[in-house]
Amino acid sequence: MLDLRSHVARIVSSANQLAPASGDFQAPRAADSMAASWRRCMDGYRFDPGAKFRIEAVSDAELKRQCEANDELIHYARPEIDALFGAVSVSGFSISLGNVDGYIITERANYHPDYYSEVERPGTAWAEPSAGTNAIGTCLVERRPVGVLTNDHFFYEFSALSCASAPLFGPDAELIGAINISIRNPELQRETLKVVLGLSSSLADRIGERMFRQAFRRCFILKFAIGAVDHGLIAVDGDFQLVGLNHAARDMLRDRIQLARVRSLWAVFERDHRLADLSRLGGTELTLHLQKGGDAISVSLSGPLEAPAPTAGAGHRFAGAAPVAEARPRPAPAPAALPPRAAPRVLTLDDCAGGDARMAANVRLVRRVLGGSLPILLLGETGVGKDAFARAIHEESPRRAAPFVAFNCASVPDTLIDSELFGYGSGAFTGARREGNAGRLVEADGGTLFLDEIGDMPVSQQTRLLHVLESGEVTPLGTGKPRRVDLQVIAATNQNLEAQVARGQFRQDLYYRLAGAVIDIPALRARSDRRALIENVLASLDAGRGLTLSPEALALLMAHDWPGNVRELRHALNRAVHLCEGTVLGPADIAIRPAVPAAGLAAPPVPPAPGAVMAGAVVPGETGEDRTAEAGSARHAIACAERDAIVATLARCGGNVKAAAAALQLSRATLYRKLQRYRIVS
Ligand SMILES: Nc1ncnc2c1ncn2[C@@H]1O[C@H](COP(=O)(O)OP(=O)(O)OP(=O)(O)O)[C@@H](O)[C@H]1O
Repeated sequence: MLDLRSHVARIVSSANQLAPASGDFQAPRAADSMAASWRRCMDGYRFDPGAKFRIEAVSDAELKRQCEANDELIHYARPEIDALFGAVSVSGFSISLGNVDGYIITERANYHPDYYSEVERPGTAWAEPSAGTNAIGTCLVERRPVGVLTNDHFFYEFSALSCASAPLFGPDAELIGAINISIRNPELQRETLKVVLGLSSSLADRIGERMFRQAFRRCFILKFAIGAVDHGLIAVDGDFQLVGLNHAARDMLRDRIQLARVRSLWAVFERDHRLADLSRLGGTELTLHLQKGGDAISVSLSGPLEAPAPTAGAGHRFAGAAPVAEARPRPAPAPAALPPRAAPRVLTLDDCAGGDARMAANVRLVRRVLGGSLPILLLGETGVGKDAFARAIHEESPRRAAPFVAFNCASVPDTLIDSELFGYGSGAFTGARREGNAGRLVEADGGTLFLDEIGDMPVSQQTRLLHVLESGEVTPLGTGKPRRVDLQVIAATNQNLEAQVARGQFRQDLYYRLAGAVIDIPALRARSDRRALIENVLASLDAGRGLTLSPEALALLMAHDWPGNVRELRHALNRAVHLCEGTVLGPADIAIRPAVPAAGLAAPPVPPAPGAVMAGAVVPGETGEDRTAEAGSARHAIACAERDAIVATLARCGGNVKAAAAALQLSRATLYRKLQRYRIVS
């Protein structure tokens, strides 16, 4: 990496096409390819390479709008980015997606503090006229893959970064964005960047192909290699009439297309008489050698993903050719499954954020602290996705190769928390396993320990936990040997910890220790992206059936207040998906309980279950200091209704907590917690 003076001298001299003036610096060969961009920066955008520069970023609301506008691109890009990310992230690289205006709209990042640069976060503006020479912006201007190594960036501020971007072209060959693979590493070698540039180009090629195949899903697709990574794609109807060409195919065939306003594939390739009847192809793929100007070109031909429509191209038509002839009605080929818009089983932080501004801020905060060992405290009602968020944090953290160990403080009896969490040596106590038990803290060493329902941890164990967090050491019972542990601790609760501290139920020092970064996950009813979340959850459950919601069903779901949050939503939609016979879910398919009236709920008489249900169950607000404040409020009414439902269900299930939890669609842990809170069990 050059110092500022050499950086400026190199740019100015190369841009002016002057030979380097002194031996201070070496103008690498790649400087030539950057010189045009540097000249644009100085002459066109009036930038000074020595000036201080701060990257611009759009607001969360604007970023959300841009994501929505590029919804389709993100949808097709995301699985390809995810697939490559595992391979590049081990070397510290991150992958981002820029839109056609040069804004990063999503990323899959390696947040390791040594490699990640905040300046490349989603929302930042990388168009060349905004940020000078850089991979995304320059590749969008030059419409070709561009690698920008350290000081190739116009502004010195970016000279620790190395980035490789490839342009993305849509089904109609239009420029729609750029893929960027980048790293903060001042030592990166140009040869390495070249390899990364190849990866970036082939990623862009694959995303473009996905989009092209989807746009022309009712057509036959011919695919052939152009150069090392690019592929030409041609969509034809059943009569070999051209319907679409991707960017690479247009580039290769440009002369012919312009010369003749070609309509038929056989004006591009020599006619192959073996291909008389495409209808036989069905869903299979054929490899052919088609002749073009004396060369044999290896082409793979695949059938439509969907039954061809009477008119070709699912609404698309190749703009370079005369109108396409109506396709003959043909028997439907075997349907090829489209990738369902399924939510990944493990949600990413971006998935958790969705389009909600508060969640986006939460994710940004978490990303700032990832990689260190600052404890994270997740707050939020039951079912909002605390567990899912904790797993997503682990998956994006540099600790992801190490274990993610979840420990639910409410579901483990108090007497076992000690041995389960802190472990014990062999023969530590009567009934102990002979080989001892490492305990969850040790199991999580190097990784993440997720302490769910932390508000339910008994005070004696709180003291032990605090000691571990402060000393970084755990001493399993009966061993006397302290063992060092390196952990990212994430704690979660849906209780008011501050109130518990005030009541002496939770240690204040532990609370402050755990509350390193506090993430308040909003209730579903308070999320601004409720509609998108509902649709995503439905898509994740419908197994590719393409189910949609009728406007009435959507209105019902939007109006419900979801006390059980996303979990309740999943259950409601899952049930609807199983019951629905058609493809549109109506209000009748959706069984959600009507909202609880605001006040005046009388508890129905409940037969006590043998042994399990105690008389005198209470709701928050009925005991102690907060009775006056909450009595008569909507919250109080909901709590009464919830308590009554739990008591009734437990009674119906003969006191079996597992069965009652299933019937109430609650996790067992949550039910235990509620039993304690309402003092339903002794
Ligand atoms: N953003 C989301 N998109 C889709 N599904 C989600 C999202 N957030 C959570 N879920 C799903 O909702 C369900 C409940 O989430 P989770 O168990 O993480 O909630 P929780 O807050 O930990 O609940 P509890 O407090 O009861 O333990 C899970 O099935 C989870 O996969």
